[in-house]
Amino acid sequence: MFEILTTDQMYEADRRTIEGGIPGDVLMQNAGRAVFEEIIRHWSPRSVSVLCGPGNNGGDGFAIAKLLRDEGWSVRLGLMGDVADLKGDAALHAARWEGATELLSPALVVGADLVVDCIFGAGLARDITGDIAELVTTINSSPCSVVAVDVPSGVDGNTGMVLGVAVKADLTVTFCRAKPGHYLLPGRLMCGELAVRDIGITDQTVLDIAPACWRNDPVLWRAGIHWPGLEGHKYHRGHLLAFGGATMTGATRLVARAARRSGVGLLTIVADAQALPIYASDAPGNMTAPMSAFDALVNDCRHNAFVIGPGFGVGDDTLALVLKLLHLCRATVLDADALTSFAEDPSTLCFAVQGPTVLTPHEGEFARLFPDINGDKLCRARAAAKRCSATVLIKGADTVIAAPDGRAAISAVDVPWLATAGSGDVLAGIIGGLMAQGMDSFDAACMGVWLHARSGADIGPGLIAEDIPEHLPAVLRELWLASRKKA
Ligand SMILES: NC(=O)C1=CN([C@@H]2O[C@H](COP(=O)(O)OP(=O)(O)OC[C@H]3O[C@@H](n4cnc5c(N)ncnc54)[C@H](OP(=O)(O)O)[C@@H]3O)[C@@H](O)[C@H]2O)[C@@H](O)CC1
Ligand SMILES: Nc1ncnc2c1ncn2[C@@H]1O[C@H](COP(=O)(O)OP(=O)(O)O)[C@@H](O)[C@H]1O
Ligand SMILES: [K+]
Repeated sequence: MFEILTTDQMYEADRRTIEGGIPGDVLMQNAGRAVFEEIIRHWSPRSVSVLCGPGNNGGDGFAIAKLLRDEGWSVRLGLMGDVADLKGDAALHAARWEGATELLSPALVVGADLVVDCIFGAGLARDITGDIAELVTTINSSPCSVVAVDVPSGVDGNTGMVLGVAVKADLTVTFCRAKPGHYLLPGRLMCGELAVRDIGITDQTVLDIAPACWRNDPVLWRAGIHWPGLEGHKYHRGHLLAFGGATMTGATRLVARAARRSGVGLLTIVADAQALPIYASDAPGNMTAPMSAFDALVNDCRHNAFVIGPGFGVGDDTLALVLKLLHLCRATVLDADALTSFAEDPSTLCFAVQGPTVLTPHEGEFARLFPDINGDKLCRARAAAKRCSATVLIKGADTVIAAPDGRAAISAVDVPWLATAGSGDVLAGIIGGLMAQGMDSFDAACMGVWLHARSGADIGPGLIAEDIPEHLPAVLRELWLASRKKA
């Protein structure tokens, strides 16, 4: 259930299922039942208003209203437009509804304890305006609880963008698989709790559609983890070079700590000679080397991965160093200053990428590097990944990771605690550590985001960046034990 389908892919899954013998009205009935079950699981009987739009989202509403009324709930139903204008499965379910059909209006919201939002779903085609916009505003300012069916009306299922206004739900029930808009901001904020319910579309039907986007889950990348073997030694676990700034030394110390906790065999911090004592005294397991030894260091192929950017300083020297590193075609993570140094000349960066590379911009860094790439976060990450032939990870509450071939994952763990200085440096270190151990760039970026988020969720309020590396062993142990159970 971790694939994410676009609205078109969902329509296609629907079409194939109907072609395979399950009639559309049965799918709609199943959808109605799924929402009904979620409602009675969450709330005791109370007065409900079901608000129906002119399409199949509205059709779901008729099915839900009937199930609730049959269960003895007090149900009012409002419809946008005329019942005679409903078509297909929606018309069929409307005909089965024996209660009154009122005109959709704010009066249905005032006095209801629970509102079921079936105004627009996957078919939302333009901004919500006029009377319906007013109705949405009334819903959002009312004290009632709100269940959204498929997506909160006004949220674009593909992008998570709000078209005009959007319903703010306490619970969203969607069918078969989630859509990008359930996880991308601001849509994610409008959904409340998300329930993804089966309505009879098979897993095989979903696979046949070849989804290219997933919720970031270990199922995606756990086969690519390089757990150490009994016969292994430290060089089998990679040797990461972390490039440290001369003054902002905290950032690369966090990178180093996180990389080592992620399992890298050896780690050397490379920095200007005057900063080395700080790095050397930080942790006994860190090795250090002066920047003057750069050529000798990179001539040693055992130094198989690089992290550069956090606290490194922006400028031409950084740009030149990054180009030298990219030329070596080894596993490379570029973060922070390593990205911003290319703000004036981003195409040079894109042309230089040849080996396994991960770019980890936050939104500000992304906008500096790719000012011409617009749209939602998923499409921007994909466009940048394709342009640079690198894995691109755009950070934030809805972190998106995209590979150049179009695969993408969205982080679905809510961890506001991660919004603290240095937490991005830790992420860069984890990803670098995983790549040094031989993990593919897209997998390493996804796993890094997952480890980071899970650690953040476990630590919770009070989290500081230094806590995250220290929590990695607990989260890694969980993955390791799960891998042994599978074997
Ligand atoms: N796929 C599945 O597996 C299953 C899907 N199911 C359900 O079907 C839903 C999709 O149904 P759908 O395609 O009929 O679209 P829906 O969201 O009802 O809206 C279309 C109507 O809204 C109108 N309209 C649009 N925007 C507007 C605006 N801003 N302002 C005003 N009007 C606007 C639009 O008008 P038009 O653009 O044509 O002028 C059209 O009349 C899906 O979300 C799920 O709930 C389930 O039954 C089970 C199986
Ligand atoms: N609201 C949020 N919810 C979850 N994660 C967040 C949120 N805000 C920021 N983060 C995460 O925190 C980290 C911050 O990284 P970054 O902005 O580079 O900070 P720094 O440079 O201080 O390390 C990123 O991994 C980002 O995804
Ligand atoms: K809806």
